[in-house]
Amino acid sequence: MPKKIIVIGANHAGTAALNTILDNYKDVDVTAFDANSNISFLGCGMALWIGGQISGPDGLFYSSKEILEGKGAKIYMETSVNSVDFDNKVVYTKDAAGKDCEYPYDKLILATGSTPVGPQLPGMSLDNVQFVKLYQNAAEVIEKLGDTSIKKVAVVGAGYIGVELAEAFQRNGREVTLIDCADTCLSAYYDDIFCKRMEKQLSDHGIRLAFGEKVKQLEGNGKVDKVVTDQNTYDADMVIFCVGFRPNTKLGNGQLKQFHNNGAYLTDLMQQTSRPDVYAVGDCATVYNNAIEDTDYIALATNAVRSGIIAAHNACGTELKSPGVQGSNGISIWGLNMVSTGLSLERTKKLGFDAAATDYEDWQKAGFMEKDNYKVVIRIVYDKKTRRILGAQLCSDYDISMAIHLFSMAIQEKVTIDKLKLFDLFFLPHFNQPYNYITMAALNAE
Ligand SMILES: Cc1cc2nc3c(=O)[nH]c(=O)nc-3n(C[C@H](O)[C@H](O)[C@H](O)COP(=O)(O)OP(=O)(O)OC[C@H]3O[C@@H](n4cnc5c(N)ncnc54)[C@H](O)[C@@H]3O)c2cc1C
Ligand SMILES: NC(=O)c1ccc[n+]([C@@H]2O[C@H](COP(=O)([O-])OP(=O)(O)OC[C@H]3O[C@@H](n4cnc5c(N)ncnc54)[C@H](O)[C@@H]3O)[C@@H](O)[C@H]2O)c1
Repeated sequence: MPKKIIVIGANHAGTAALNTILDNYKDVDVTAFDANSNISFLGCGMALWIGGQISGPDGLFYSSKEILEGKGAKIYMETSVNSVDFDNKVVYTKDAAGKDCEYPYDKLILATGSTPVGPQLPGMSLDNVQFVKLYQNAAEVIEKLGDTSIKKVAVVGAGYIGVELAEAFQRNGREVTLIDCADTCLSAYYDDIFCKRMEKQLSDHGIRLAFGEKVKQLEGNGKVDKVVTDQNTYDADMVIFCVGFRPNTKLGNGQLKQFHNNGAYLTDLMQQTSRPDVYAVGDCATVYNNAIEDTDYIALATNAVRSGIIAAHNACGTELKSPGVQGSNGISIWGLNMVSTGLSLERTKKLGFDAAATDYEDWQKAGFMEKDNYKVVIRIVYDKKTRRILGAQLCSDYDISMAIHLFSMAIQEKVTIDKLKLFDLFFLPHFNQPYNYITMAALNAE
């Protein structure tokens, strides 16, 4: 059992590691440092808060320095780790008062997360150009929205954060333009038939869509007032950038092996980095993606929590391997629910798979169920040769979210599309149909 474990970063991944150590292992001296002043802010609540769907941010935190210290950890907030001596196993910190300290460790867990990507464009330093990641970012945007002269908001990036925020600002009474260099929204997660449904949902609710346009510069006099793209100019009193995350790897650059795509710490199934006593978890680390059967980078709170648990057990001497991930995800915009896992057909093409898709559309419940019955669209993506299921997407006004877990497990366990054809799915008219759309999509696969 290691004597001293240090965790750097105490948000979702770090907190999961800390809780796992504190709940399962006695007599471990565990210390965490976080540069921020709060722990465990659920960024997913930011859009709900801006859009007035929840009354405030209080419920968006599930841990704190006090809770973790109550369980026996030492937590240093507003304390940055500036460097790590990996050979001599020492971390060097600076606290809010500027005091430098050093702490030795036996095992180190890096949970330093990610930072929003900030394109280098003219005008980025104008007022009301915002990034959204921390609680403080959300609080600042909400405070600024108290200024009623902010009427028009441009959201750049129509991925998960951008689409959720477009809804939120529109609910907040603002005119919203949603800009993406891709030809549609959510293109990293869904195929075009699904993206088009989300596009319609957004434009039906008054969002102006500017897809296939590259932002060239921002204009304004002190405050931003225009977004200039390669095709148009849009008035905007606030501009939000959400064009993806970049892993925070300053501490290990050149010291630990890194992913060729974006520099995330390369980890094995035990979340161990290229140094034996150093683990990396959450948004700063790679995951093993079962759909591509290879290393990948997928920044999600769910991966942060699972990888934190895995690293903590391994650091404490209990071997635990990750089963890998599928990147399962979901979104709900004005009641249009979409979920996906694994690969879209479009992504299989880019990756060189010889894949096919089987689609089906039907009512959720038996036809005679006259109330609360909704259409569902499903697509299952599979490898034509091996028949292995590679991905799935579902879309409905009904809450179909639980169905995606079946496909996540199918990808993890390398289930073929043929095995799904006669898979036992129950029927009750209150819930579904005897000819279930999952069965029907599988049966229709070529
Ligand atoms: C608006 C928004 C909505 C989201 N919605 C969802 C969702 O619905 N579902 C989902 O699965 N994911 C969602 N995510 C993604 C999810 O929030 C991230 O994947 C998650 O935060 C990753 O957790 P983490 O602990 O690895 O990293 P982070 O949250 O980035 O935390 C890293 C921590 O490390 C600290 N740190 C960094 N460097 C140092 C240092 N040198 N010294 C000390 N401390 C340091 C930072 O202060 C920070 O607290 C959303 C993200 C955003 C921004
Ligand atoms: N519901 C959820 O699960 C959820 C919600 C929010 C965030 N997240 C996760 O948080 C992470 C960050 O989210 P995100 O929305 O920032 O990233 P994202 O990868 O989901 O979307 C980024 C979008 O920005 C676009 N883009 C990239 N560069 C651009 C540029 N220069 N100009 C215009 N558009 C550009 C891309 O085409 C893409 O559509 C992701 O990993 C995401 O999965 C998940």
